[in-house]
Amino acid sequence: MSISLSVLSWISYTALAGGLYLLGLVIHRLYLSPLRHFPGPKLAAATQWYVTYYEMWYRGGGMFTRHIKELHAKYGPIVRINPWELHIDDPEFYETIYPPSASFDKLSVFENRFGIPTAAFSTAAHAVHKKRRAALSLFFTKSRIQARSPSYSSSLTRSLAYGDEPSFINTPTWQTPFVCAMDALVKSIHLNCQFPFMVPLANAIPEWILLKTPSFGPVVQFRRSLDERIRRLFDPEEKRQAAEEPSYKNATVFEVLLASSLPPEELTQTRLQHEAVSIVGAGFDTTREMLATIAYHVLANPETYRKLRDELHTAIPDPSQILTWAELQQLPYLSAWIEEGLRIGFGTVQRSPRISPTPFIYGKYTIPPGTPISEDTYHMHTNEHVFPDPKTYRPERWLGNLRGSDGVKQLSRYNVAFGRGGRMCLGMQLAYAAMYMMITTLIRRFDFELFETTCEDVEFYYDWLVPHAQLNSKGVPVLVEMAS
Ligand code: HEM
Repeated sequence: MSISLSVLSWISYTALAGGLYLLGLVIHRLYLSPLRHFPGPKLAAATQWYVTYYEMWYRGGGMFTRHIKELHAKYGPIVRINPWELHIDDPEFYETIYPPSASFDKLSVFENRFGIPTAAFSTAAHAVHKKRRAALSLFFTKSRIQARSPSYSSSLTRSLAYGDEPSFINTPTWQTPFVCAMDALVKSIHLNCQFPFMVPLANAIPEWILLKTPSFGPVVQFRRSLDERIRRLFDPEEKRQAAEEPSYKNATVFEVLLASSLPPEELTQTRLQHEAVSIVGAGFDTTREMLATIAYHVLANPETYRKLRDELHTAIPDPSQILTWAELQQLPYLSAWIEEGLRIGFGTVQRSPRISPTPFIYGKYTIPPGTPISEDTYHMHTNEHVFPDPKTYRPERWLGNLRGSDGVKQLSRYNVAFGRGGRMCLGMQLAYAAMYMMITTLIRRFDFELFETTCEDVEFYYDWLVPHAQLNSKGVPVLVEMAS
């Protein structure tokens, strides 16, 4: 009797202590935190579960970015979106948060979004990111990308990264293990961010069990294939052959990294694997979704489609002789068409907070050093003052030397699909090259007509870093025939 009583009292005291701690925490966040004066819902200021609800449960999750827009409509251009973080909706402030060179960190809870914490893309600490990015950027020089022209295709990123060619087109429904792995990775990002212990927990589960699960199986398979390739790179004979290679023009990302000045602890099997997954992941879903969005909007606007076909038919009389990427960039309507596609397709929509070691001043507010602060592409590209009627696909916005809402900056400064600053997309030139070459080749060689597709099949609904349409979207089915 006395034992069960003391157990009961112990449980009561623990519950009481826990309750008091939580109460103290909430009081601190609401009334004592340096962010207490910033506008926003009290619930968001009190608990991170506010974000978790929108990212994990509300309408199936991935809804927080769209919810932030509602918060701005209610509270103004600066909002406290959780106990620690601020979000801004002001196009003129974007380059202050994402300046060309500044020692800003990224958010450390985002490091495990894709389970690849040591990739440059994931690295939170500025100093570490800087050296990892410098090594990686050798892989993305414009000359290397142009040297691979004209073989731009959806598989280019992967072949550049690993030196092999996957055969998406020969696979029914195009669902190769690689595509399944990428889909599984993007769908796990909110779980990994909201519950950062999930990745180490999953890593602790034996691989033979993970392989049997629909979510982790394709990812494990994909990583195994990478590991095999990396293991071969450490083979003394392969190393010797790589050293004899006169230039790194055709080298994969692994060889480029191994030839860089990074110290040995940065060139481990795990680091190489993380870097490779990040490059393929960063380049695959973004470009795929972007091309689908552009395709829909063009075909849904017959007048736009006709103008583009006219321009391409005049510039390329023989469809078997597609121009080079450099030549295509001179075509004004095609270029405007791609810029508008990048604007309306966003590229990525999830916020990517920066943490400054010094305070920011925004209007009457002083943002304390160390506060994560962000402004995302979704808010930038749908700003009515910069892009009137933002839901309408209108390439003409980009024709002529147009200015932004301040009347000074070029309109292109507000197109932030590739981000800005010291962590801007490293694959931007590659993505542009792929878009120019693929769109031109398809439109010049074939005629397309939408088949039972509506705007909802491409419109941003879920934020899985990259914008995704509703789950019942069929993609963009089209009827195709050879160009007349
Ligand atoms: C339309 C296509 C693409 C879009 C819209 C896009 C967009 C972005 C954005 C917004 C970032 C910055 C993320 C952040 O601040 O957290 C980024 C980073 C990055 N992207 Fe892309 N990307 C595209 C294609 C590619 C391709 C094709 C590759 C490579 C094959 C690539 C490789 C990278 C890498 C390595 C980073 C990390 C850079 C760093 O952290 O220093 N991206 N991308």
